Amino acid sequence: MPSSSTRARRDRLRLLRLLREAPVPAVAGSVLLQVALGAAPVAFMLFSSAAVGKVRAAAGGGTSSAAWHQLELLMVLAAATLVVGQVLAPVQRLAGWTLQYRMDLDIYRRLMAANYSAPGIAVMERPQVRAALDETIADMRRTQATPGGAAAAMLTLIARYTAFLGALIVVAVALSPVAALAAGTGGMVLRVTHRRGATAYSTAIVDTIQLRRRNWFLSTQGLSPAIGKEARVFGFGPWLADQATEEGLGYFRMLWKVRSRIFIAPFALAATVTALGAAVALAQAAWPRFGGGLSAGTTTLVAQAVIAAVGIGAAFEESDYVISYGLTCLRHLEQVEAAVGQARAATVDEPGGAASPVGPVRESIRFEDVGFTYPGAGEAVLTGFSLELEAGTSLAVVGVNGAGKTTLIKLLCRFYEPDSGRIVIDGVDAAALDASRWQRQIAATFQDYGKYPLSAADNIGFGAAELVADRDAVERAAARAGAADYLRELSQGFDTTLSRDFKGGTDLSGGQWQRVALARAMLAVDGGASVLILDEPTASLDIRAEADFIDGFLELTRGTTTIVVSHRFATVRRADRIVVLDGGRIVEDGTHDELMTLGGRYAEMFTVQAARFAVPAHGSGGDDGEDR
Ligand SMILES: Nc1ncnc2c1ncn2[C@@H]1O[C@H](COP(=O)(O)OP(=O)(O)OP(=O)(O)O)[C@@H](O)[C@H]1O
Repeated sequence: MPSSSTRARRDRLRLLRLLREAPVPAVAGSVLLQVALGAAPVAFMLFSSAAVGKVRAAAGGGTSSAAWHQLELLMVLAAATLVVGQVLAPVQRLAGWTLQYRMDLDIYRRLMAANYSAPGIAVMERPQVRAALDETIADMRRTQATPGGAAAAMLTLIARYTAFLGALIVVAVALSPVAALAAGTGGMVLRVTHRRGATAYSTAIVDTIQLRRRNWFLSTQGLSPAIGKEARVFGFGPWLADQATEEGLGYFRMLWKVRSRIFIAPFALAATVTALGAAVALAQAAWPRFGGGLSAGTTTLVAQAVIAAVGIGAAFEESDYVISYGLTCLRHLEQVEAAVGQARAATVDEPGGAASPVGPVRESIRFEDVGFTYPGAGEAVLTGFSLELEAGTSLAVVGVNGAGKTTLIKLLCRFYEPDSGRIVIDGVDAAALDASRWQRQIAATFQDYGKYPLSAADNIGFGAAELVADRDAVERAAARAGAADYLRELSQGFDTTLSRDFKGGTDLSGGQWQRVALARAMLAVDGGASVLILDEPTASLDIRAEADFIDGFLELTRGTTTIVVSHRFATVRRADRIVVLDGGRIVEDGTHDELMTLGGRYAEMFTVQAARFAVPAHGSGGDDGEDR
């Protein structure tokens, strides 16, 4: 196991590697600025103490003496170094911000790549990976805690160490190397203590993530509009406020303990060593016995230099915590990347790997004896599940809540891999297909489909990346999903942002959003997807609208391999084939007519639901009703 100093060095090197993503002129400019910023106080020290050394001669020689002119020049130079420092500081802040921004853009790219390149979602659902991902996202939002910010902050140390080295050289030359060693050691002991404290604190709070999340929810998320509505009608607002205070105090006490352990004793000890170092150096300057007896100018110079040298032990607001938090964020990101990398390595779908080519489904999709249990769950959702779907036909999967319908879809999409058995696409084991290419063959609308705070056109265009900019294709897909009319009537038509969080934006009703999601899937089919999946796509539509929609939809997509999932038995009767799922098993299988003749579960549920919601057996009429 590497020592903590080796680890710290490696951590810093990892941060510096991020600088490769930043433009070279910005990095070079920033380094030069830092050196200049560090050299400015040393120059001030030299000029101002030289000026002090000239005061007596200048006073004696009068205003026209050479000493007087030298004094004037030295004072101008000292003032100039101060001005240069003042001017450089904001320029450096701009350069640092530029670097941070560029590096963080790359961090975001890595974060998205890690998130989307996992072949399935099982890896992202592991609690540790989920927590690491959430922490990375939270840190990236706090601009003070990003890896890019940390790497930029590393550069600010150049100024600090330039000033430190300059001061040490001054002490060594003007007084003695021993004095320089004493002042330098004293300063560095405190510096190392600061760095360790910052690292220890940022590491310690990583373990408090659950507490922090709860605190964050109680104190801020409780202010969200959705919770605000419930807090009013149920009257739990005051409870939430009291709880936030009480738990906030508990969290504060816990942090106080951590902080006092890290910051009190070690800092008292380090500060004592620093004070001793400074005392030894200054004693040499003051007492002739130790080599002192210096002129006024040199004494001023040495005193300033010793103070500047031990000043390396101060807390640097611009770097210490920024570096520690940025490193923590980077570690979290690397955890996610490692987990995703392992998940990828466990599949055969690496580019150039042994994956079989993927094309449109032409023959069939077959579940062969599939068994599946969610990671960490005790009970299997599917055991020995078999089903064959002929290409170009439509299948409705119906069943009560929790029957396993969505799980089937997730397995088909390869979000998870079966524990036993296999899924065969046109005779090829799906596990041998490139997962991402296979996923592009699927146009799916899930229950929790995306509502993007972007334009209506983009919301639909996302169905097929290559058709995003093709407005005709987008509008055609919208028309087929029954969304075109109301989208055209929005203030900026298809360009309207579908979110009230943005100026000129608007929100849609639940049913309108569903049609947008369906249009997205329709566009995916236009873009080449050959399997269309609708997983409870119409839950926000009333039951008659749902039945009409699915009828129309199956008509429109005739010839496309389609799977419709629903717990409403009365809405899928037009599918070529209906399977009833219960407890992860197919309990009935046939056409609507066959299942009605069978007089089993389907017939019973269909009759109950159709009667309750007055859904006509075929076609139109009937009242709208609520679900179940
Ligand atoms: N990510 C998960 N981790 C653990 N268990 C899960 C997960 N997702 C679903 N389950 C469980 O698997 C079982 C089947 O769930 P599934 O979502 O497939 O049912 P469903 O038939 O689609 O239900 P619904 O009609 O309510 O959508 C349920 O018992 C559910 O609790």
